[in-house]
Amino acid sequence: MSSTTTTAPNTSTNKPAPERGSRIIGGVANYIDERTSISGLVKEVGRKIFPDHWSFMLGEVALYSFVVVLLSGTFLTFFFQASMTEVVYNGSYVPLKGVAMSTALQSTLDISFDIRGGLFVRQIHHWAALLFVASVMLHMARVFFTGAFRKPRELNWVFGFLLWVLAMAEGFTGYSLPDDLLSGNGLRIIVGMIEGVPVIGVWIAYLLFGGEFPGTDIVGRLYTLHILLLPAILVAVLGVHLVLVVINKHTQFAGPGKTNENVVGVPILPAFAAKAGGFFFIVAGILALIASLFTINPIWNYGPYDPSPVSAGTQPDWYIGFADGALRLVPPHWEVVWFGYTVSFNILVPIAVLVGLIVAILMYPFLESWVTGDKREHHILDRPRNAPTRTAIGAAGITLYLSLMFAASSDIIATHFMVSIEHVIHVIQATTVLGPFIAFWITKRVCLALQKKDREIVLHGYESGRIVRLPHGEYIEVHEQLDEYERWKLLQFNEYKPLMIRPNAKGKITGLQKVRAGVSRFFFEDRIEPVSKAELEAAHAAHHGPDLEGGHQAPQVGPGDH
Ligand code: HEM
Ligand code: HEM
Repeated sequence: MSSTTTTAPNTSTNKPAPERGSRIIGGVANYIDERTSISGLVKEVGRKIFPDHWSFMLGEVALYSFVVVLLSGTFLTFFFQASMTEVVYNGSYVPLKGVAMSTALQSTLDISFDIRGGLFVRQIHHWAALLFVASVMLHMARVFFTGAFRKPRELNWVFGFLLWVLAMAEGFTGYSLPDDLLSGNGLRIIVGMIEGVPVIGVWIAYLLFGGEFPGTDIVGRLYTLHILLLPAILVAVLGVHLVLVVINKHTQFAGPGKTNENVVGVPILPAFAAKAGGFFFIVAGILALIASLFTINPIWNYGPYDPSPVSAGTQPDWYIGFADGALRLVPPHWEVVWFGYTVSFNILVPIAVLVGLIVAILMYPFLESWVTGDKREHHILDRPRNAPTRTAIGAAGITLYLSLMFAASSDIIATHFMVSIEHVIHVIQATTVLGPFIAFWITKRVCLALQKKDREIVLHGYESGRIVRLPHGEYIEVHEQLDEYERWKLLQFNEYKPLMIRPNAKGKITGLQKVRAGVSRFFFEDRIEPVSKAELEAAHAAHHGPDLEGGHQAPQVGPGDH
């Protein structure tokens, strides 16, 4: 920095004097540095290396769409009025003129029709929110399927998990703000779920709504949550999340020169930062394009909230679908009356399934490290096929999630395909219960098959489809050998075996140990052994007839030579 700030012309060298612009920038930088010593931090963070893989972009998309949500949300706060005081609409949307509604809905209609650029920003905010949650979940899936959550990143998985829950809470509270028919119905469902909790449910609902649903307090309360409390927590947790990405360093896929001890990629300053800056504008630009072309949440079509009507074909935002769907799948008659109290299993069972799914996501890294007994640090990512049971569990989880999500669209599926809603529900009930098991089984078999294929390729090369006749008359197919990069990729993976149970100090085997060994067998009994050095040498010797490809090297054993 200081080199650019030299003001006296240096006559002893031939270096040209710095341009006026760079002198000013350098001067400002020096001024700030002398007062904050920030250059040390910039140097330290700027030297961090960011490896290159398309899947690492998903976290970035989450970050950039969040920035767009923050900026557009701030604009909306200038005009939105979080009040449920009743007014008569008199804005420029003619069909609603003279209709009684809350100030919240009126101000949202004003944003849409009377404030310059208002509808555009509202739509950017909503589309960016949808992209934000989608990219968060895809990012979470990439972290899961590549095993990036293993030591030392389990803690960052937990912070990430909090971000996911906060993102959904932000989405739900935002969706409920305009106080239109759709948002009111969403709240009605939540109230129903809360009231379904035995003993305390009704009290909690009263506390949240300040009395009987809907009351006049809820929009104001949700507003405080939506623009103050939740974003503040989200930004704080996100800060910790990103600091941990820097502290733990980024993971990378296996390749020559990439080890558990280094990171290969571009430094954050200047290369990655420039790329990331450009990428932010691409994300923002695409969101602006979508927002200007496609309507989202046309509240003027729904009208004000009224507890009696529910319009057909309405949908929650996609990420709330799994909760709505879970409620729709349970038979309505699952209700009993005990000691004069109604216990609604038709609400408690879906709540239990949702809580179970969410807690399983939170706990997975800890469960897996308990099962493997692996206490090492992992900075090299797994290819999903090389962790078949984990990948299969992920596929089962996604199948369950998607089944629940599609259940939230059961009425739309029924009307579009002209089938009865009961049939749609029965089919989705079946995919919800059986689908995860089927997905687990198929995924595991596919992973093991792919591992077998990799093994074949490592040992015998690719089938080239070229048949050659040897001088003594024999026909053989030429196998093309792998290059070093591919071989490295295919050979590099961890090998786990089921844990052995050993008696503890008192010579006993505890029940917990038995469970652990059982789960470990479930994970690792069925596995493909990695290629050993002996096998590679044997394969090479067996294949070494005449050298048809002009001097192929014997296969080298890569880092996965266990
Ligand atoms: C507001 C939401 C989130 C944002 C903005 C965000 C952002 C990021 C970014 C930019 C990275 C580095 C680049 C990359 O690997 O993609 C990262 C890494 C990471 N994130 Fe997130 N994340 C979010 C949510 C989550 C969630 C929901 C999880 C998991 C439950 C998670 C777990 C992780 C982990 C474990 C890493 C380290 C990955 C590695 O080193 O390979 N994050 N995050
Ligand atoms: C991850 C964060 C956020 C998400 C997922 C989110 C999502 C949403 C959604 C879905 C709506 C309904 C939009 C519509 O009417 O169609 C909304 C409304 C709103 N949001 Fe956010 N939001 C987030 C953060 C923020 C922040 C940080 C602010 C303020 C600084 C904000 C301010 C508002 C306002 C004022 C409204 C009401 C206006 C309206 O409905 O058009 N939001 N938000």
